[in-house]
Amino acid sequence: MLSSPHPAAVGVYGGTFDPIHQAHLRVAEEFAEAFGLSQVRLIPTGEPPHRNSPATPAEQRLAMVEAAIAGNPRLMADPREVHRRGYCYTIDTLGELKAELPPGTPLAWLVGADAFLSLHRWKCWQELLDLAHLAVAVRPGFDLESWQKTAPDQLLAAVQPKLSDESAIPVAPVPGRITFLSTTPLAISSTRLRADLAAGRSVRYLLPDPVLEYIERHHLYQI
Ligand SMILES: Nc1ncnc2c1ncn2[C@@H]1O[C@H](COP(=O)(O)OP(=O)(O)OP(=O)(O)O)[C@@H](O)[C@H]1O
Ligand SMILES: O=C(O)c1ccc[n+]([C@@H]2O[C@H](COP(=O)([O-])O)[C@@H](O)[C@H]2O)c1
Repeated sequence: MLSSPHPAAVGVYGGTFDPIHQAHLRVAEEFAEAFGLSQVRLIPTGEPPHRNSPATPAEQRLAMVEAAIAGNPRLMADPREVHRRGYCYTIDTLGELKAELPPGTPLAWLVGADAFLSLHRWKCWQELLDLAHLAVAVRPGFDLESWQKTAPDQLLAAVQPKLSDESAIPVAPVPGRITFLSTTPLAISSTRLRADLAAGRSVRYLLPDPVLEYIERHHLYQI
């Protein structure tokens, strides 16, 4: 069998994951499948710069990610942001990964549609695309079909020339290609789960059973 001259691409999926739910997992799985990735790193953020502090400490959000992906060999929990002091920025995370992985390893970075639509407010956002390809997942309530009509000019100008067909990305040698992934739309959010848990409503089947067991064992998301 011929071995490929290029290192395999590594998937990167950052999130607050407070808690991780089935839509996160399904999107990660479909992303791995679409790009032929043998590894997708799920990276729970420590202190996010762009939103209120999470309801749950980073170590516990990491533990829930680990519980959620147990048994799936291509999903991996990456703890690097949990241990970072100060705000966690994606530019730092991608830079660290780039430095650690074998030279030439392409990074494929996954975000949901809501995160993508505010990309122009991220730290060094244009430089992010010097480090990784970007896959944007469908998310109910966020209209990617007509994003070009409403997106800020600066985001449009930066993104439009980089848009690519999904199939071109895994083999594109130069980072910065962007694709919209047609993942299964699942209208699940951590916000809704936290509210349901606080109100004592069932969240069964919206997140994996081991995550629910962890939440119950640690009495998380109760008021
Ligand atoms: N239902 C979903 N479909 C597609 N992408 C999603 C979905 N939920 C979250 N994502 C994406 O996963 C990443 C991490 O999301 P996050 O952990 O903030 O989950 P969330 O459900 O949006 O949480 P919250 O309600 O607390 O904001 C982001 O890129 C987000 O866009
Ligand atoms: O680096 C930034 O400036 C930045 C701004 C907003 C969001 N992010 C990252 O985007 C990912 C998704 O964020 P969230 O809030 O949807 O969970 C998560 O990994 C965050 O660290 C990063």
